Amino acid sequence: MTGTAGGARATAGPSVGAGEETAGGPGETGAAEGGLDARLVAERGTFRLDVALRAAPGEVVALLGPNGSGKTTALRALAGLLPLTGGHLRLDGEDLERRPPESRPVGVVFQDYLLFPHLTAVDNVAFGPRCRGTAKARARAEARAWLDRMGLADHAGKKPRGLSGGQAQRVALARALATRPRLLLLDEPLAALDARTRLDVRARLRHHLAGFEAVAVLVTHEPLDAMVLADRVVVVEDGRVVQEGSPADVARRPRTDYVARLVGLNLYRGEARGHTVRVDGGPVIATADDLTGPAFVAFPPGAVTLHGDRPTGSGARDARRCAVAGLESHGDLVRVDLTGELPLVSDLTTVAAAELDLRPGATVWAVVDAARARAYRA
Ligand SMILES: Nc1ncnc2c1ncn2[C@@H]1O[C@H](COP(=O)(O)OP(=O)(O)OP(=O)(O)O)[C@@H](O)[C@H]1O
Repeated sequence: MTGTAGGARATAGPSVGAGEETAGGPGETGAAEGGLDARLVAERGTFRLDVALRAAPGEVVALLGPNGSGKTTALRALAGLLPLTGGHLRLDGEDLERRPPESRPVGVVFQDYLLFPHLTAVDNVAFGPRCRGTAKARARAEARAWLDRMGLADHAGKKPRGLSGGQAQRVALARALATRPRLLLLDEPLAALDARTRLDVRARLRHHLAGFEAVAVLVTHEPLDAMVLADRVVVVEDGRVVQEGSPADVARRPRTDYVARLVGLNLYRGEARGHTVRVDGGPVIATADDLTGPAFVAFPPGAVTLHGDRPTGSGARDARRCAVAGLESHGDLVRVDLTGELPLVSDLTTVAAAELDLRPGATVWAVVDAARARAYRA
């Protein structure tokens, strides 16, 4: 889907989390004490979540996973809306479980924002500080300042029904930040928006998160959101962490089929020997890397070329006979699912797909470009 990696997050940008009282905790040097240190064990019916999560102040962590993998359960446990049945939940060295959920320094932006429909934007944002005892005039002044920072000064007097999806999302973010949380939780922050609005809101959200000095955890099943918004991606499947790392690392070196499919890579596990990996089950793939021992090998669908007849010459040795299992358009390309000794996914131009007369069941010869096949330790 994407190999785009967010990479290192810029530290510049407005300091939206801090005022006279610093919202961010002790900073990077205090990472051992500061930030989030959690092991979330929780049950929901027969489902069991067991996820360890650590984040330094200023870090944005994305929980990425398929439907039903436990992301929302983890978020609810972090927010105190679901009790832990095991593990621990510490923030800046404090055991959060000792506090009732409503007095925890945690701000939540819910998927559908949950703005109060009868209150104006400014009163929605002032709500948190008011609940914590700030006088009305001061709470409203603070709320206006937050809306200002979000570029919403002109919309302060509007009620939610008069706001666009992107504006409502920023009001919800301002409302969460106005309580000066030390942990900010965002549940599928872009899910309620249409595709065009998403692009713009994603960029703005990235900017606001870059200026936030405490820990932010966002939940998404959309890899692009995770890649763009987060410093670190934690992939959850079936209630467990299956992989974590920088967006670039997860995209380049997937460790499960789910992650490989998300980032659009062919992925196999096997035994490396020099510039080859013998895949569990038999076939050998030539790779760019010199490695020995248990390994993954991954390459993009664009590294697989297809031929109607068995190629001759240099490619002949590595050509594999496959059957077309399915075809789908993928932007300007056609993605071809292939079965055979080595199941493969290949991307071809529409013209090449037409010339090969690809249909389900057709036989083709596939060649993997060894220079683009990367091997790494399993
Ligand atoms: N109220 C509930 N009672 C019992 N089981 C539940 C409840 N809510 C969720 N579950 C189960 O818990 C598991 C995890 O659900 P959760 O909503 O955390 O997943 P998710 O990763 O957030 O999925 P999605 O992307 O679809 O929101 C699922 O198998 C679901 O069936």
